[in-house]
Amino acid sequence: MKLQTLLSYLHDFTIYVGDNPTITSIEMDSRQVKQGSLFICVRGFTVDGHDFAKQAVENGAVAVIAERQVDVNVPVVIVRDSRRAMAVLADAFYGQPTHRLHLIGVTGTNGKTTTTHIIEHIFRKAKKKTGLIGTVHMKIGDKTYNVQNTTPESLILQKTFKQMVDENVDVAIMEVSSHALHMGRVHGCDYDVAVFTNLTQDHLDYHRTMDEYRQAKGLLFAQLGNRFDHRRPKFAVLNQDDPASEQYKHMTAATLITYGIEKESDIMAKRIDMTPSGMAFDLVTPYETVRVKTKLVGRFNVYNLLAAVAACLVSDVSLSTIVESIEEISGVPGRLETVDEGQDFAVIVDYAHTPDSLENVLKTIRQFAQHRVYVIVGCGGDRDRTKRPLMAQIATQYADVAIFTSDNPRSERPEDILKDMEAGVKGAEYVTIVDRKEAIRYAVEQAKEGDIILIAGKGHETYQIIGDEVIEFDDRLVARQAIKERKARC
Ligand SMILES: CC(=O)N[C@H]1[C@@H](OP(=O)(O)OP(=O)(O)OC[C@H]2O[C@@H](n3ccc(=O)[nH]c3=O)[C@H](O)[C@@H]2O)O[C@H](CO)[C@@H](O)[C@@H]1O[C@H](C)C(=O)N[C@@H](C)C(=O)N[C@H](CCC(=O)O)C(=O)O
Ligand SMILES: Nc1ncnc2c1ncn2[C@@H]1O[C@H](COP(=O)(O)OP(=O)(O)OP(=O)(O)O)[C@@H](O)[C@H]1O
Ligand SMILES: N[C@H](CCC[C@H](N)C(=O)O)C(=O)O
Ligand SMILES: [Mg+2]
Repeated sequence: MKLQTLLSYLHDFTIYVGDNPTITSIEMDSRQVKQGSLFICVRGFTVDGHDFAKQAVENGAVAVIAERQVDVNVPVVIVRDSRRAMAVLADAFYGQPTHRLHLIGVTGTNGKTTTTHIIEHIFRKAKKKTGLIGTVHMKIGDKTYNVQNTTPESLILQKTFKQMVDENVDVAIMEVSSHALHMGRVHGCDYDVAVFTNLTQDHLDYHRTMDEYRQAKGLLFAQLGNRFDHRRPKFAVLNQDDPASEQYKHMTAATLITYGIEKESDIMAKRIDMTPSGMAFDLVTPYETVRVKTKLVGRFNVYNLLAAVAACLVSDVSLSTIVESIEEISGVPGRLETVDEGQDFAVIVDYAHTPDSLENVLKTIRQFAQHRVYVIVGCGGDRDRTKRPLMAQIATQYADVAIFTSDNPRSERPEDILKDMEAGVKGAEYVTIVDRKEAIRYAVEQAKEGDIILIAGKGHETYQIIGDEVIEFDDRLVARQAIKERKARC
């Protein structure tokens, strides 16, 4: 595509004088630049992309988008906001792929990954080809790809959507993080259905206040479009039991569909029965009420299922297909995933890394626990500090034995993070073991028949970030190994 053609999509830039090169790719990382690339200088959180313009040109960039003049001998196009321009250019360069996909976005503090995976399962059952973008991986059909972010930058996103279109994907389902909404990573994504799970505390390092955080999530609903097109109706799926939904209702012109357990909603769950191995409930829909069974457990998973049901119903999937799919779904990696080496106590790995999710998951476990509950929990470094004391307090409140340890300390001292956690404990007992492997081993050694060990916070993650280092670490493998070692000794 010619640079001038690409720029015709951008309406806010300083006209440059110079060549009109052919653009073969768009890059925001000078290290990825090839001959013919357009390089976009982005001011990051650690470094400033403008400082890499020269390197990009040396690597073959034929034009540069920047917020200020940079000293290079190729055309430089000055824009007010590089990230904004990047979203517009990526959408144009890849042929506006979201116009050709049924696109479902899921936002909320907890439950995005679980809900998107359920929706994917339902559409597959409906024989649609699916694409999935989120925390665990990106997936096109059966092929999976690694990810760095839950919701990637617009460049990666649009490229992925293009690949989905080329591979005849019918439905793309994605998690939309508040960071992505706030940074405009999803500008230009033409959503058909936007889903809200819930809003509780997280990410106050980035959003500063709960009001700002709530506002950021609301952008998904505000950006659903403000026109009525009967060939492509837009739907906002809202959790009626969460107070933030009231605000989101006013932010969108899309058709509203509500779900809930407590307040009267379009889609509801009633008469919920829960056992350690699954649940059953009456699924109430505007069409009919059916009793459904699922292998998922926990009241929070009823919400995730209802959100998924609503998103699929408005996407014209039949209720019978939805119900069949729900009965099959066996769980999402790292979410209430059990580690079973034939031991006589239970080990559960879960991604709870917020106060609300930790409370939910511990309450669920408590419902079924016959004996002692152990929790191993830490808090991520370079992330919301104010959630640390809350998570520690919740751990001691709901578990019999709370073991505080490291999550991903990143650039922080693990001991400092643990101090922040310990400050939240009011008089209860706890054990602190900085090394996560040792903490898991400790619990496995202590556990007696019938006890339950919850290893919280890292779920599917296969690494631990300590300083600048990313080391291999998988709670499931570490627990498995510890159980084997204990068995070998007995
Ligand atoms: C805080 C944040 O969001 N950071 C994101 C950001 O990194 P950054 O700002 O540090 O980038 P940087 O290193 O300063 O680089 C700035 C620019 O210079 C360029 N550069 C840099 C070096 C070089 O040699 N050449 C070069 O061109 C970079 O490519 C970039 O364009 O841009 C990166 C590339 O897109 C992201 O991967 C990175 O996400 C990091 C990994 C992250 O942890 N983000 C978290 C906070 C996040 O976004 N989380 C949400 C999920 C939250 C949830 O699930 O609840 C998410 O959606 O992932
Ligand atoms: N609807 C829900 N409400 C509250 N807690 C939930 C809900 N669904 C899942 N959880 C808990 O939150 C944890 C994270 O769930 P999930 O990965 O689905 O959320 P997420 O929104 O994708 O999180 P992230 O923002 O980190 O990607 C789960 O391991 C579980 O403990
Ligand atoms: N998407 C979340 C994941 C947190 C997972 C937890 N293990 C941690 O590292 O804090 C974040 O980046 O804040
Ligand atoms: Mg997620």
